[in-house]
Amino acid sequence: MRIDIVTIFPEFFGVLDVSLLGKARRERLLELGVHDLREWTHDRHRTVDDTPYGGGAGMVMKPEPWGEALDALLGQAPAAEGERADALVVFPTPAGVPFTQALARELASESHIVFACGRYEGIDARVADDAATRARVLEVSLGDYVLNGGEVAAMAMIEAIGRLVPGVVGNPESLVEESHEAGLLEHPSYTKPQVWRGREVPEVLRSGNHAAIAAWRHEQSLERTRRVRPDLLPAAAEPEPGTGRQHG
Ligand SMILES: O=C(OCc1ccccc1)c1cn[nH]c1
Repeated sequence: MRIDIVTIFPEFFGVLDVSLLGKARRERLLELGVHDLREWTHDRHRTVDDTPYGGGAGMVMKPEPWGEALDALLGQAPAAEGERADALVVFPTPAGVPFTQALARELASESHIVFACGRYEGIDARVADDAATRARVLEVSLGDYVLNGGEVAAMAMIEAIGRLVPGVVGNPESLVEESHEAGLLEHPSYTKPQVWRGREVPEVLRSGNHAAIAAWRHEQSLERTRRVRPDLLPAAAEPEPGTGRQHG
C-alpha cells in the first residue's frame, strides 16, 4: 500500500519513520510520501488560505494549491493483486463518517490512500468535489471533537490502518484478540509476578484449562463492554444498574 499525506506541517509526520510503520516501510509493505502543500503555491508568500465567502470567523484553505497537489499525487500507484485500482482520498474532518476498526480494516486493502490534512476552518468544498472526478473521496472523523488540523487524525488513522496491512504486525494472531475486533472490548490482561502489591492474578488464568480460560475471557469482555460501552452491545444486553466490575 502507498500512503501520501498532504499537509502544511510535513515535519509532523517524521515520527512515522521510527514506529512500527518504520519497519513496514523498510520491508516495502508500506510506502509513505509526505508532501508540503506549499509546494503547489506560486506566490511569494506561499499563500494557502483566504477569508470565507459569506463571512464568518477564521480562514478557509484555497482550492488552487489543493487541486494541483491532488493532480500530482493521484493515479501514481499501480495496484498490487487483491487491491483496488483507483486511489482513495481521505479528508480528516469533524464533519466526516466515524473512523472505526471496521473502516480501518476496509481501508487496509486499498492500494493508494492520499490523506488531505485540512487546517483553519477547513478546505474549500470544491476540492473534494473535484477530487471525486478522479478518485474515491471519503470525509472521515476520528471523533466528535475539533482539532486544529487533520494531521493528528491522519496519524491515528494511518497507524490503525497500517498495522492491519498483511505482514506489518509480526504475529497476526495478536490482531484478533483486540478490543473492537469481535465487537467487544478486550478482556483484562496479566503477566508475572503472580502477586503484585497484594493483588493476585485470577486463578483460572494459571489453571491450564484452556476452555475455562476462554470462557472467563469472554465473560470479562462482555462484562467490561456492558459497563464501559453498552452502545456496542445488541439492544437485548442493556445493563442493569450496578452490575459493573468495581475496581478496588
Ligand atoms: O478536527 C479535526 O480535523 C481537523 C479539521 C479539519 C477540517 C476542518 C476543521 C478541523 C477532526 C476531528 N475529528 N476528526 C478530524
